[in-house]
Amino acid sequence: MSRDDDATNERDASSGPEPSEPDAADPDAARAVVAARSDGEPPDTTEIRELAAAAGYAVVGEVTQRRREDPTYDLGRGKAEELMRLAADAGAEAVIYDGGLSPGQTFSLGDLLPAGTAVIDRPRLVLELFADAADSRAADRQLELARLRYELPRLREAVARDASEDVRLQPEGDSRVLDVEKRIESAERALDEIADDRAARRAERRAAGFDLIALAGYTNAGKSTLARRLADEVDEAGDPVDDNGDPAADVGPLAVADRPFETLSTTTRRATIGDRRTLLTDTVGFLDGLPHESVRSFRATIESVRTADCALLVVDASDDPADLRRKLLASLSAIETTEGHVVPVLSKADEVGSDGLADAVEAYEAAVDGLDPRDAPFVDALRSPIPVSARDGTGLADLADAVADALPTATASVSAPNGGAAQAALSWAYDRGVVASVDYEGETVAVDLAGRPDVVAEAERRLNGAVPPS
Ligand SMILES: Nc1nc2c(ncn2[C@@H]2O[C@H](COP(=O)(O)OP(=O)(O)OP(=O)(O)O)[C@@H](O)[C@H]2O)c(=O)[nH]1
Ligand SMILES: [Mg+2]
Repeated sequence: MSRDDDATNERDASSGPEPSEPDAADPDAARAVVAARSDGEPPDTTEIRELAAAAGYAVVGEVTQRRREDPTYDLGRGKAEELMRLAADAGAEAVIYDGGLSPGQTFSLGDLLPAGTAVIDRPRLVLELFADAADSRAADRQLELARLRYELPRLREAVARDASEDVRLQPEGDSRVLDVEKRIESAERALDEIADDRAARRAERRAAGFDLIALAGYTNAGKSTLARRLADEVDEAGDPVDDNGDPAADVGPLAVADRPFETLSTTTRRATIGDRRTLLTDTVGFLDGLPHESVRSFRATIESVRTADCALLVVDASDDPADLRRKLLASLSAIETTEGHVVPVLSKADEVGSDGLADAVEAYEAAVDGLDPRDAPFVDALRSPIPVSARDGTGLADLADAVADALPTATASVSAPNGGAAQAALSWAYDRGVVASVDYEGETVAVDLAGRPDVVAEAERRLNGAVPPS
């Protein structure tokens, strides 16, 4: 009665007892078998295979199952044994599990598999993917924190297992746990300081008249391609500034590729949108099935989206409705909340044609209709996505209009006695991009101001304070 297939409503979606051809051509790539289980629809392994390939694995087989979760292996026992045989036959170095495994499940599967076969669940695969690429100080710290948080419960599990076999190992295990806890605290402190620096820099950038815009969305949605399009063309991919808003000469062009996690850290470019000077931040894509605390560890991304004056939520129009919905929900649950406006964007419009686009809009609206406002407080802002193609430029003017409308704006008209003081105030306002028009009428200068409310208010104060020339 322990056969998985016997349980009601539980059956194999498909399985691959025969090793399939590797996905990747690289003969040196580590061989991996993919395993996936799902409660409802048959598991779709497309995404986990793409992630595995991006992390450098050659997928040589897969085992999938439709079944409720088994506490020991996640898969049912029979299926887990099939996985063991497949991994052995295929000479797999790793089993890549499409989902999050508990520490206990990870160890139980590891015990079942041939010695030396690594058990890599989805969150760990993503951490591996990021590990090679963490470059900036903040990204390093974020990654370290994410890895430590991932490791801690597994270390606790290992210590508990060792201690149950040999109680003498316990003190050493406890001190390893303590060490990881301390490193987590110190990484958190360091990240808090970096976040404080970023918050201070954001305030400075805003005071300098810049609106802050962030691109957000699922991985591979087309964010970087859109960022390239929107960025000021100082060079090929805009004029890069680092996370703190400083010039970042060492940042290359925005990378674009048809694979997950091409962008692995946030980068910011200057972009003129309508008549607004903005700083546009391209972010790391979100991914379904990452535990929340690990996603939150990629703080710079979440933070730039939440604190932006306007966040562009990029949704791939070329995805089928189920994927579109799944990825939208994953993105929203990572973002949780925003301080500024959200402008939804349906990307890759050129790829789907007009019928396909209508279908994508329908699928998108249906997904938004199904949202619980408690889960996405900005649900109303998600209506009416703007279709764009960063490839052929379609929709970019509409997008610019929508962004300009969404940005906080104040206007004011001021007359000041013309002279050195008024010119100094005017030049201050020009530097911050809030001068809409200037008229010289005899001895006075009449200025229309428009732009960021705080900057407009300060420009108004300076012009009003301009004393007449003596
Ligand atoms: N046809 C078409 N393809 C696009 C468009 N925009 C992006 N793509 C393609 O989609 C793939 C992903 O694009 P990216 O810009 O790298 O996507 P991303 O969201 O930055 O991805 P990550 O950085 O991996 O999260 C690339 O192959 C792009 O060429 C578009 O407007 N039309
Ligand atoms: Mg990108």
